[in-house]
Amino acid sequence: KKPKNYPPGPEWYPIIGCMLLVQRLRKETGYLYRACEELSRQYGPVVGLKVGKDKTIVCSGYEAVKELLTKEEFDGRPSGPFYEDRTWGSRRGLLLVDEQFWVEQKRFVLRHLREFGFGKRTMSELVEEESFQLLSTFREAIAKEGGRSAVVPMRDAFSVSVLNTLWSMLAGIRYSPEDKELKHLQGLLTELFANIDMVGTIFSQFPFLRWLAPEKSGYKQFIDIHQNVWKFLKTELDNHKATFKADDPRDLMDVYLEMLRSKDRSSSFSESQLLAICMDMFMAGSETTSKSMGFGFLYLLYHPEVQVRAQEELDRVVGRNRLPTLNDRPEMPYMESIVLESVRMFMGRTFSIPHRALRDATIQGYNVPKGTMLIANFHHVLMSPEFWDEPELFKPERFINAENKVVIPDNYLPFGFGKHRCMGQALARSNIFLFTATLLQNFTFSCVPGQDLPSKLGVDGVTPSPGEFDALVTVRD
Ligand code: HEM
Repeated sequence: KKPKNYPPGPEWYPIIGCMLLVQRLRKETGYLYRACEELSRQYGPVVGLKVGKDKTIVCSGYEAVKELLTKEEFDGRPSGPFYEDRTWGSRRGLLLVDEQFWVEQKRFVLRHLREFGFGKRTMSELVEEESFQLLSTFREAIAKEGGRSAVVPMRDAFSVSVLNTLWSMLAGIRYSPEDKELKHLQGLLTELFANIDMVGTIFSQFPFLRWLAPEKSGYKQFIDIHQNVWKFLKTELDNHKATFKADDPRDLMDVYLEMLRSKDRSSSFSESQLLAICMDMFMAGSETTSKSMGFGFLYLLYHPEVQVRAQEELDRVVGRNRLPTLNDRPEMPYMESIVLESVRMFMGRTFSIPHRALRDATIQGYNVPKGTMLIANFHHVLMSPEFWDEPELFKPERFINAENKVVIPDNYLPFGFGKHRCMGQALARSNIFLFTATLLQNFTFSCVPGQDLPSKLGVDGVTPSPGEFDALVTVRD
Protein backbone atom coordinates (compact mmCIF):
# COMPACT_ATOMS: atom_id res chain seq x y z
CA LYS A 1 0.00 0.00 0.00
CA LYS A 2 1.26 3.47 -0.84
CA PRO A 3 2.05 5.68 2.18
CA LYS A 4 -0.24 8.64 2.74
CA ASN A 5 0.54 11.67 0.54
CA TYR A 6 3.37 9.75 -1.20
CA PRO A 7 4.40 11.42 -4.51
CA PRO A 8 2.22 10.46 -7.50
CA GLY A 9 3.33 7.52 -9.62
CA PRO A 10 2.28 4.27 -11.27
CA GLU A 11 0.32 1.51 -9.57
CA TRP A 12 2.19 -0.93 -7.24
CA TYR A 13 1.79 -4.69 -7.32
CA PRO A 14 2.62 -7.09 -4.48
CA ILE A 15 6.36 -7.94 -4.17
CA ILE A 16 7.45 -6.34 -7.46
CA GLY A 17 5.97 -2.85 -6.93
CA CYS A 18 6.12 -1.10 -10.31
CA MET A 19 9.27 -2.82 -11.52
CA LEU A 20 7.74 -4.28 -14.68
CA LEU A 21 6.63 -0.88 -15.94
CA VAL A 22 10.03 0.70 -15.23
CA GLN A 23 11.76 -2.20 -17.01
CA ARG A 24 9.46 -1.95 -20.01
CA LEU A 25 9.99 1.80 -20.33
CA ARG A 26 13.72 1.33 -19.98
CA LYS A 27 13.75 -1.25 -22.74
CA GLU A 28 11.67 0.97 -25.02
CA THR A 29 13.73 4.11 -24.43
CA GLY A 30 17.20 2.51 -24.06
CA TYR A 31 18.06 4.34 -20.82
CA LEU A 32 16.81 4.27 -17.25
CA TYR A 33 16.89 8.08 -17.07
CA ARG A 34 14.59 8.23 -20.11
CA ALA A 35 12.18 5.77 -18.49
CA CYS A 36 12.07 8.08 -15.45
CA GLU A 37 11.71 11.16 -17.67
CA GLU A 38 8.73 9.49 -19.31
CA LEU A 39 7.17 8.87 -15.89
CA SER A 40 7.76 12.46 -14.80
CA ARG A 41 6.02 13.69 -17.97
CA GLN A 42 3.02 11.71 -16.78
CA TYR A 43 3.15 12.30 -13.01
CA GLY A 44 5.14 15.52 -12.46
CA PRO A 45 8.64 16.44 -11.25
CA VAL A 46 8.49 14.17 -8.18
CA VAL A 47 7.53 10.55 -8.92
CA GLY A 48 6.90 7.91 -6.24
CA LEU A 49 7.93 4.37 -7.16
CA LYS A 50 8.49 1.06 -5.47
CA VAL A 51 10.90 -1.37 -7.09
CA GLY A 52 11.00 -4.66 -5.22
CA LYS A 53 11.64 -3.79 -1.59
CA ASP A 54 12.85 -0.25 -2.29
CA LYS A 55 10.56 2.74 -2.04
CA THR A 56 12.18 5.13 -4.48
CA ILE A 57 11.41 8.76 -5.30
CA VAL A 58 12.79 10.20 -8.53
CA CYS A 59 13.12 14.00 -8.73
CA SER A 60 13.40 15.75 -12.08
CA GLY A 61 12.44 19.39 -11.73
CA TYR A 62 15.06 21.93 -10.59
CA GLU A 63 13.23 22.82 -7.37
CA ALA A 64 12.80 19.16 -6.42
CA VAL A 65 16.42 18.27 -7.27
CA LYS A 66 17.73 21.21 -5.24
CA GLU A 67 15.54 20.28 -2.26
CA LEU A 68 16.72 16.68 -2.42
CA LEU A 69 20.40 17.64 -2.57
CA THR A 70 20.30 20.27 0.18
CA LYS A 71 17.92 18.95 2.85
CA GLU A 72 19.83 17.45 5.74
CA GLU A 73 17.10 14.78 6.21
CA PHE A 74 18.09 13.35 2.82
CA ASP A 75 21.82 13.11 3.52
CA GLY A 76 21.59 9.36 4.10
CA ARG A 77 22.89 6.84 1.58
CA PRO A 78 20.96 3.63 0.84
CA SER A 79 21.60 0.49 2.83
CA GLY A 80 21.00 -3.14 1.93
CA PRO A 81 23.02 -5.95 0.37
CA PHE A 82 24.11 -4.06 -2.75
CA TYR A 83 25.64 -1.30 -0.65
CA GLU A 84 27.07 -3.56 2.06
CA ASP A 85 28.29 -6.74 0.39
CA ARG A 86 30.61 -4.73 -1.88
CA THR A 87 32.61 -3.89 1.23
CA TRP A 88 32.18 -7.19 3.05
CA GLY A 89 29.05 -6.80 5.08
CA SER A 90 29.05 -3.21 6.31
CA ARG A 91 29.01 0.06 4.41
CA ARG A 92 32.50 1.51 3.99
CA GLY A 93 34.28 3.92 1.68
CA LEU A 94 33.16 7.44 0.74
CA LEU A 95 30.47 7.11 -1.88
CA LEU A 96 27.82 5.11 -0.10
CA VAL A 97 28.23 6.01 3.56
CA ASP A 98 26.49 8.55 5.74
CA GLU A 99 26.16 10.21 9.16
CA GLN A 100 29.16 10.51 11.50
CA PHE A 101 31.22 7.87 9.66
CA TRP A 102 30.94 9.77 6.38
CA VAL A 103 31.68 13.16 8.00
CA GLU A 104 34.88 11.90 9.65
CA GLN A 105 36.21 10.02 6.66
CA LYS A 106 35.37 12.69 4.08
CA ARG A 107 36.98 15.38 6.23
CA PHE A 108 40.17 13.35 6.64
CA VAL A 109 40.49 12.53 2.95
CA LEU A 110 39.78 16.10 1.80
CA ARG A 111 42.27 17.55 4.29
CA HIS A 112 45.09 15.24 3.25
CA LEU A 113 44.46 15.16 -0.47
CA ARG A 114 45.27 18.86 -0.55
CA GLU A 115 48.87 17.80 -0.11
CA PHE A 116 48.81 15.02 -2.69
CA GLY A 117 46.69 16.26 -5.58
CA PHE A 118 43.81 18.52 -4.63
CA GLY A 119 46.10 21.47 -3.83
CA LYS A 120 46.83 23.95 -6.65
CA ARG A 121 50.51 23.09 -7.02
CA THR A 122 50.22 19.31 -6.66
CA MET A 123 47.25 19.19 -9.04
CA SER A 124 49.16 21.13 -11.72
CA GLU A 125 52.10 18.75 -11.42
CA LEU A 126 49.91 15.65 -11.66
CA VAL A 127 47.70 16.77 -14.51
CA GLU A 128 50.47 18.36 -16.59
CA GLU A 129 52.55 15.19 -16.39
CA GLU A 130 49.63 13.07 -17.56
CA SER A 131 48.74 15.48 -20.38
CA PHE A 132 52.25 15.12 -21.74
CA GLN A 133 51.99 11.31 -21.54
CA LEU A 134 48.62 11.42 -23.31
CA LEU A 135 50.04 13.59 -26.07
CA SER A 136 52.94 11.15 -26.51
CA THR A 137 50.51 8.24 -26.87
CA PHE A 138 48.65 10.02 -29.69
CA ARG A 139 51.95 11.03 -31.34
CA GLU A 140 53.14 7.41 -31.22
CA ALA A 141 49.92 6.20 -32.85
CA ILE A 142 50.50 8.66 -35.70
CA ALA A 143 54.21 7.85 -35.99
CA LYS A 144 53.31 4.15 -36.38
CA GLU A 145 51.23 5.02 -39.44
CA GLY A 146 54.20 6.92 -40.86
CA GLY A 147 52.12 9.92 -41.96
CA ARG A 148 50.38 12.90 -40.41
CA SER A 149 47.28 11.11 -39.20
CA ALA A 150 45.99 7.90 -37.62
CA VAL A 151 42.68 6.28 -36.79
CA VAL A 152 42.41 6.16 -32.98
CA PRO A 153 39.75 4.34 -30.90
CA MET A 154 38.44 7.14 -28.69
CA ARG A 155 36.07 5.68 -26.11
CA ASP A 156 38.81 4.56 -23.73
CA ALA A 157 41.58 6.85 -24.97
CA PHE A 158 41.70 8.83 -21.72
CA SER A 159 41.25 6.14 -19.04
CA VAL A 160 44.96 5.57 -18.33
CA SER A 161 45.65 9.27 -17.87
CA VAL A 162 42.70 9.68 -15.54
CA LEU A 163 43.50 6.55 -13.52
CA ASN A 164 47.09 7.72 -13.18
CA THR A 165 46.10 11.04 -11.61
CA LEU A 166 43.94 9.18 -9.09
CA TRP A 167 46.39 6.40 -8.29
CA SER A 168 49.27 8.92 -7.96
CA MET A 169 47.39 10.76 -5.22
CA LEU A 170 46.30 7.64 -3.44
CA ALA A 171 49.34 5.41 -3.73
CA GLY A 172 52.04 7.30 -5.65
CA ILE A 173 51.74 5.01 -8.68
CA ARG A 174 51.70 5.81 -12.40
CA TYR A 175 51.31 3.29 -15.18
CA SER A 176 52.37 3.19 -18.77
CA PRO A 177 49.42 2.66 -21.13
CA GLU A 178 50.66 -0.85 -21.91
CA ASP A 179 50.99 -1.98 -18.29
CA LYS A 180 49.37 -5.35 -17.63
CA GLU A 181 48.27 -4.51 -14.09
CA LEU A 182 46.65 -1.31 -15.25
CA LYS A 183 44.76 -3.09 -18.01
CA HIS A 184 43.54 -5.59 -15.43
CA LEU A 185 42.24 -2.83 -13.13
CA GLN A 186 40.67 -0.94 -16.02
CA GLY A 187 38.96 -4.12 -17.23
CA LEU A 188 37.51 -4.74 -13.76
CA LEU A 189 36.13 -1.22 -13.49
CA THR A 190 34.62 -1.32 -16.97
CA GLU A 191 33.00 -4.70 -16.29
CA LEU A 192 31.56 -3.48 -13.02
CA PHE A 193 30.18 -0.30 -14.52
CA ALA A 194 28.51 -2.15 -17.35
CA ASN A 195 26.76 -4.52 -14.93
CA ILE A 196 25.20 -2.32 -12.28
CA ASP A 197 22.94 0.72 -12.14
CA MET A 198 23.10 3.93 -10.18
CA VAL A 199 19.99 2.71 -8.38
CA GLY A 200 21.20 -0.78 -7.54
CA THR A 201 20.54 -4.06 -9.31
CA ILE A 202 17.86 -6.69 -9.39
CA PHE A 203 19.44 -8.44 -6.36
CA SER A 204 19.38 -5.25 -4.28
CA GLN A 205 15.68 -4.77 -4.95
CA PHE A 206 14.95 -8.49 -4.45
CA PRO A 207 17.64 -9.60 -1.96
CA PHE A 208 16.44 -13.23 -1.86
CA LEU A 209 17.76 -13.63 -5.44
CA ARG A 210 21.29 -13.59 -4.04
CA TRP A 211 20.67 -17.06 -2.69
CA LEU A 212 18.07 -18.32 -5.17
CA ALA A 213 19.83 -17.24 -8.36
CA PRO A 214 23.34 -15.94 -7.56
CA GLU A 215 24.56 -16.21 -11.17
CA LYS A 216 21.44 -15.05 -12.98
CA SER A 217 20.84 -12.09 -10.66
CA GLY A 218 24.45 -10.94 -11.26
CA TYR A 219 25.27 -11.24 -7.54
CA LYS A 220 28.14 -13.68 -7.97
CA GLN A 221 29.76 -11.57 -10.66
CA PHE A 222 29.29 -8.40 -8.56
CA ILE A 223 31.08 -10.02 -5.62
CA ASP A 224 33.82 -11.55 -7.82
CA ILE A 225 34.66 -8.20 -9.43
CA HIS A 226 34.78 -6.43 -6.06
CA GLN A 227 36.96 -9.20 -4.67
CA ASN A 228 39.41 -8.72 -7.54
CA VAL A 229 39.52 -4.93 -7.12
CA TRP A 230 40.05 -5.52 -3.41
CA LYS A 231 42.93 -7.95 -4.10
CA PHE A 232 44.55 -5.44 -6.46
CA LEU A 233 44.38 -2.70 -3.81
CA LYS A 234 45.48 -5.01 -0.99
CA THR A 235 48.71 -5.86 -2.84
CA GLU A 236 49.58 -2.17 -2.95
CA LEU A 237 48.60 -1.66 0.67
CA ASP A 238 51.00 -4.47 1.66
CA ASN A 239 53.77 -2.78 -0.38
CA HIS A 240 53.07 0.47 1.42
CA LYS A 241 53.17 -1.19 4.81
CA ALA A 242 56.51 -2.81 3.99
CA THR A 243 58.10 0.49 2.90
CA PHE A 244 56.28 2.84 5.29
CA LYS A 245 58.39 5.50 7.04
CA ALA A 246 56.77 7.41 9.88
CA ASP A 247 56.83 11.21 9.35
CA ASP A 248 57.58 10.89 5.64
CA PRO A 249 54.19 10.30 3.97
CA ARG A 250 54.37 9.79 0.22
CA ASP A 251 50.63 9.68 -0.55
CA LEU A 252 47.17 9.25 0.96
CA MET A 253 47.81 5.60 1.82
CA ASP A 254 50.77 6.60 3.97
CA VAL A 255 48.93 9.33 5.91
CA TYR A 256 46.08 6.92 6.49
CA LEU A 257 48.50 4.23 7.74
CA GLU A 258 49.98 6.84 10.06
CA MET A 259 46.49 7.57 11.39
CA LEU A 260 45.89 3.84 11.96
CA ARG A 261 48.93 3.77 14.24
CA SER A 262 47.64 6.64 16.37
CA LYS A 263 46.11 5.58 19.67
CA ASP A 264 43.34 8.15 19.79
CA ARG A 265 41.88 7.61 16.34
CA SER A 266 38.13 7.27 15.87
CA SER A 267 36.65 3.80 15.31
CA SER A 268 35.66 4.77 11.74
CA PHE A 269 39.34 4.36 10.71
CA SER A 270 40.39 0.86 9.68
CA GLU A 271 42.53 -0.89 7.09
CA SER A 272 39.48 -2.12 5.22
CA GLN A 273 38.09 1.44 5.20
CA LEU A 274 41.34 2.60 3.58
CA LEU A 275 40.90 0.00 0.83
CA ALA A 276 37.26 1.01 0.41
CA ILE A 277 38.29 4.69 0.05
CA CYS A 278 40.69 3.76 -2.76
CA MET A 279 38.02 1.64 -4.43
CA ASP A 280 35.47 4.46 -4.23
CA MET A 281 37.87 7.08 -5.56
CA PHE A 282 38.48 4.85 -8.58
CA MET A 283 34.79 4.22 -9.04
CA ALA A 284 33.76 7.85 -8.61
CA GLY A 285 36.66 9.41 -10.45
CA SER A 286 37.79 7.30 -13.35
CA GLU A 287 34.79 6.40 -15.50
CA THR A 288 33.05 9.73 -14.87
CA THR A 289 35.99 11.79 -16.07
CA SER A 290 36.97 9.62 -19.01
CA LYS A 291 33.41 9.19 -20.24
CA SER A 292 32.79 12.95 -20.05
CA MET A 293 35.81 13.31 -22.32
CA GLY A 294 34.53 10.49 -24.51
CA PHE A 295 31.25 12.35 -25.02
CA GLY A 296 33.14 15.63 -25.49
CA PHE A 297 35.28 14.23 -28.31
CA LEU A 298 32.31 12.49 -29.89
CA TYR A 299 30.55 15.84 -30.15
CA LEU A 300 33.73 17.52 -31.42
CA LEU A 301 33.52 15.23 -34.45
CA TYR A 302 30.06 16.68 -35.13
CA HIS A 303 31.25 20.25 -34.54
CA PRO A 304 34.50 21.04 -36.36
CA GLU A 305 33.68 24.74 -35.86
CA VAL A 306 34.07 24.25 -32.08
CA GLN A 307 37.55 22.80 -32.63
CA VAL A 308 38.49 25.76 -34.84
CA ARG A 309 37.37 28.27 -32.21
CA ALA A 310 39.17 26.38 -29.43
CA GLN A 311 42.34 26.24 -31.52
CA GLU A 312 42.17 29.98 -32.21
CA GLU A 313 41.99 30.56 -28.45
CA LEU A 314 44.87 28.12 -27.85
CA ASP A 315 47.07 29.78 -30.49
CA ARG A 316 46.35 33.22 -29.06
CA VAL A 317 46.88 32.37 -25.38
CA VAL A 318 49.44 29.55 -25.46
CA GLY A 319 50.96 29.55 -28.96
CA ARG A 320 52.66 26.45 -30.36
CA ASN A 321 56.01 26.56 -28.60
CA ARG A 322 54.91 25.25 -25.23
CA LEU A 323 52.14 23.02 -23.90
CA PRO A 324 49.09 24.53 -22.18
CA THR A 325 49.10 24.50 -18.36
CA LEU A 326 46.45 24.97 -15.71
CA ASN A 327 47.72 28.54 -15.27
CA ASP A 328 46.30 29.34 -18.73
CA ARG A 329 42.76 28.58 -17.60
CA PRO A 330 41.64 32.09 -16.67
CA GLU A 331 42.57 33.24 -20.19
CA MET A 332 40.73 30.40 -21.91
CA PRO A 333 36.96 30.74 -21.30
CA TYR A 334 36.08 28.85 -24.48
CA MET A 335 38.13 25.77 -23.49
CA GLU A 336 36.66 25.96 -19.98
CA SER A 337 33.20 25.96 -21.57
CA ILE A 338 34.06 22.88 -23.64
CA VAL A 339 34.73 21.15 -20.31
CA LEU A 340 31.34 22.24 -18.93
CA GLU A 341 29.58 21.15 -22.10
CA SER A 342 31.33 17.74 -22.14
CA VAL A 343 30.25 17.05 -18.55
CA ARG A 344 26.70 18.25 -19.35
CA MET A 345 26.45 15.75 -22.20
CA PHE A 346 27.60 12.96 -19.89
CA MET A 347 25.65 13.71 -16.71
CA GLY A 348 22.54 14.79 -18.65
CA ARG A 349 22.11 11.09 -19.38
CA THR A 350 22.09 9.83 -15.81
CA PHE A 351 21.24 10.21 -12.11
CA SER A 352 22.92 11.33 -8.91
CA ILE A 353 24.22 8.76 -6.47
CA PRO A 354 21.12 7.75 -4.48
CA HIS A 355 20.30 9.48 -1.20
CA ARG A 356 18.14 8.04 1.62
CA ALA A 357 15.69 9.70 3.99
CA LEU A 358 17.20 9.50 7.48
CA ARG A 359 13.78 10.18 9.02
CA ASP A 360 10.22 10.94 7.91
CA ALA A 361 10.37 14.14 5.83
CA THR A 362 8.71 15.96 2.93
CA ILE A 363 9.77 16.90 -0.58
CA GLN A 364 7.83 19.50 -2.57
CA GLY A 365 4.98 18.97 -0.09
CA TYR A 366 4.83 15.16 -0.48
CA ASN A 367 5.56 12.73 2.36
CA VAL A 368 8.83 10.81 2.29
CA PRO A 369 8.87 7.92 4.77
CA LYS A 370 12.13 7.19 6.62
CA GLY A 371 14.35 4.82 4.61
CA THR A 372 13.03 5.88 1.17
CA MET A 373 15.68 6.12 -1.54
CA LEU A 374 15.76 9.47 -3.40
CA ILE A 375 17.37 9.99 -6.78
CA ALA A 376 17.96 13.12 -8.84
CA ASN A 377 17.44 12.59 -12.57
CA PHE A 378 19.90 15.10 -14.03
CA HIS A 379 18.44 14.95 -17.52
CA HIS A 380 15.87 17.63 -16.88
CA VAL A 381 18.18 20.20 -15.27
CA LEU A 382 21.00 19.59 -17.76
CA MET A 383 19.18 18.95 -21.02
CA SER A 384 15.67 20.37 -20.92
CA PRO A 385 14.70 23.13 -23.39
CA GLU A 386 13.24 24.89 -20.30
CA PHE A 387 16.84 25.77 -19.34
CA TRP A 388 18.96 25.28 -22.45
CA ASP A 389 18.72 26.65 -25.95
CA GLU A 390 18.96 23.65 -28.36
CA PRO A 391 20.00 21.34 -25.51
CA GLU A 392 21.02 18.45 -27.77
CA LEU A 393 23.67 20.58 -29.50
CA PHE A 394 27.24 20.94 -28.25
CA LYS A 395 27.47 24.71 -27.84
CA PRO A 396 30.25 25.78 -25.42
CA GLU A 397 29.43 29.45 -26.12
CA ARG A 398 26.23 29.01 -24.09
CA PHE A 399 28.41 29.42 -20.96
CA ILE A 400 30.09 32.65 -22.11
CA ASN A 401 28.65 36.12 -21.50
CA ALA A 402 29.07 39.37 -23.43
CA GLU A 403 32.28 40.17 -21.48
CA ASN A 404 33.78 36.84 -22.60
CA LYS A 405 33.54 35.44 -19.06
CA VAL A 406 32.33 31.95 -18.11
CA VAL A 407 28.92 32.05 -16.43
CA ILE A 408 27.51 28.87 -14.91
CA PRO A 409 23.72 28.81 -14.52
CA ASP A 410 22.20 27.68 -11.18
CA ASN A 411 20.66 24.56 -12.72
CA TYR A 412 24.06 23.31 -13.92
CA LEU A 413 24.46 20.66 -11.22
CA PRO A 414 26.38 17.71 -12.73
CA PHE A 415 28.61 17.46 -9.66
CA GLY A 416 25.69 17.52 -7.25
CA PHE A 417 25.15 20.17 -4.61
CA GLY A 418 24.98 20.33 -0.83
CA LYS A 419 27.07 18.30 1.61
CA HIS A 420 27.36 15.21 -0.60
CA ARG A 421 28.58 17.22 -3.57
CA CYS A 422 31.41 15.72 -5.59
CA MET A 423 34.79 15.67 -3.88
CA GLY A 424 36.64 15.46 -7.15
CA GLN A 425 35.06 18.30 -9.12
CA ALA A 426 38.24 20.40 -9.27
CA LEU A 427 40.40 17.45 -10.31
CA ALA A 428 37.89 16.24 -12.90
CA ARG A 429 37.57 19.69 -14.47
CA SER A 430 41.34 20.20 -14.47
CA ASN A 431 41.90 16.84 -16.13
CA ILE A 432 39.30 17.42 -18.82
CA PHE A 433 40.55 20.96 -19.42
CA LEU A 434 44.21 20.14 -19.83
CA PHE A 435 43.83 16.82 -21.67
CA THR A 436 41.43 18.39 -24.18
CA ALA A 437 43.49 21.57 -24.58
CA THR A 438 46.73 19.63 -25.10
CA LEU A 439 45.17 17.39 -27.74
CA LEU A 440 43.44 20.23 -29.60
CA GLN A 441 46.62 22.32 -29.58
CA ASN A 442 48.34 19.54 -31.51
CA PHE A 443 45.69 17.69 -33.49
CA THR A 444 42.40 18.04 -35.32
CA PHE A 445 39.79 15.31 -34.86
CA SER A 446 37.47 14.25 -37.66
CA CYS A 447 35.20 11.43 -38.71
CA VAL A 448 37.08 8.50 -40.29
CA PRO A 449 36.55 8.67 -44.09
CA GLY A 450 34.05 6.03 -45.17
CA GLN A 451 32.54 5.74 -41.67
CA ASP A 452 29.33 7.38 -40.43
CA LEU A 453 29.56 9.86 -37.59
CA PRO A 454 29.27 7.87 -34.33
CA SER A 455 25.88 7.57 -32.66
CA LYS A 456 25.09 10.14 -29.96
CA LEU A 457 22.75 7.68 -28.29
CA GLY A 458 25.39 6.13 -26.02
CA VAL A 459 25.04 3.05 -23.86
CA ASP A 460 23.35 2.80 -20.46
CA GLY A 461 25.14 1.46 -17.35
CA VAL A 462 25.95 2.78 -13.90
CA THR A 463 27.22 5.77 -15.85
CA PRO A 464 26.39 6.34 -19.53
CA SER A 465 29.07 5.60 -22.06
CA PRO A 466 29.49 7.03 -25.57
CA GLY A 467 29.92 3.56 -27.07
CA GLU A 468 32.96 2.61 -29.14
CA PHE A 469 33.99 5.04 -31.86
CA ASP A 470 37.07 5.97 -33.87
CA ALA A 471 38.40 9.37 -34.88
CA LEU A 472 40.84 10.37 -37.58
CA VAL A 473 43.48 12.30 -35.65
CA THR A 474 45.54 14.64 -37.84
CA VAL A 475 48.57 16.72 -36.86
CA ARG A 476 47.72 20.42 -37.18
CA ASP A 477 49.42 22.46 -39.89
C1 HEM B 1 33.26 14.44 -14.61
C2 HEM B 1 33.57 13.84 -13.50
C3 HEM B 1 32.69 13.69 -12.30
C4 HEM B 1 31.33 13.89 -12.16
C5 HEM B 1 30.35 14.32 -13.22
C6 HEM B 1 31.01 13.60 -10.78
C7 HEM B 1 29.73 13.71 -10.24
C8 HEM B 1 29.42 13.40 -8.93
C9 HEM B 1 28.08 13.43 -8.38
C10 HEM B 1 26.81 13.81 -9.14
C11 HEM B 1 28.17 13.06 -7.09
C12 HEM B 1 27.02 12.82 -6.11
C13 HEM B 1 26.47 13.99 -5.41
C14 HEM B 1 25.33 13.57 -4.52
O1 HEM B 1 25.09 12.41 -4.27
O2 HEM B 1 24.64 14.45 -4.06
C15 HEM B 1 29.57 12.79 -6.80
C16 HEM B 1 30.04 12.38 -5.58
C17 HEM B 1 31.34 12.03 -5.35
N1 HEM B 1 32.41 12.16 -6.22
FE1 HEM B 1 32.30 12.81 -8.12
N2 HEM B 1 32.14 13.25 -10.12
C18 HEM B 1 33.20 13.29 -11.00
C19 HEM B 1 34.54 13.04 -10.73
C20 HEM B 1 35.03 12.66 -9.50
C21 HEM B 1 36.44 12.47 -9.20
C22 HEM B 1 37.59 12.70 -10.17
C23 HEM B 1 36.51 12.04 -7.91
C24 HEM B 1 37.71 11.69 -7.07
C25 HEM B 1 38.85 12.29 -7.14
C26 HEM B 1 35.15 12.00 -7.38
C27 HEM B 1 34.81 11.64 -6.10
C28 HEM B 1 33.53 11.69 -5.58
C29 HEM B 1 33.19 11.26 -4.24
C30 HEM B 1 34.16 10.66 -3.22
C31 HEM B 1 31.82 11.49 -4.08
C32 HEM B 1 30.97 11.23 -2.84
C33 HEM B 1 30.83 12.48 -2.02
C34 HEM B 1 29.92 12.33 -0.83
O3 HEM B 1 29.03 11.48 -0.85
O4 HEM B 1 30.11 13.07 0.12
N3 HEM B 1 34.28 12.39 -8.38
N4 HEM B 1 30.31 13.03 -7.94
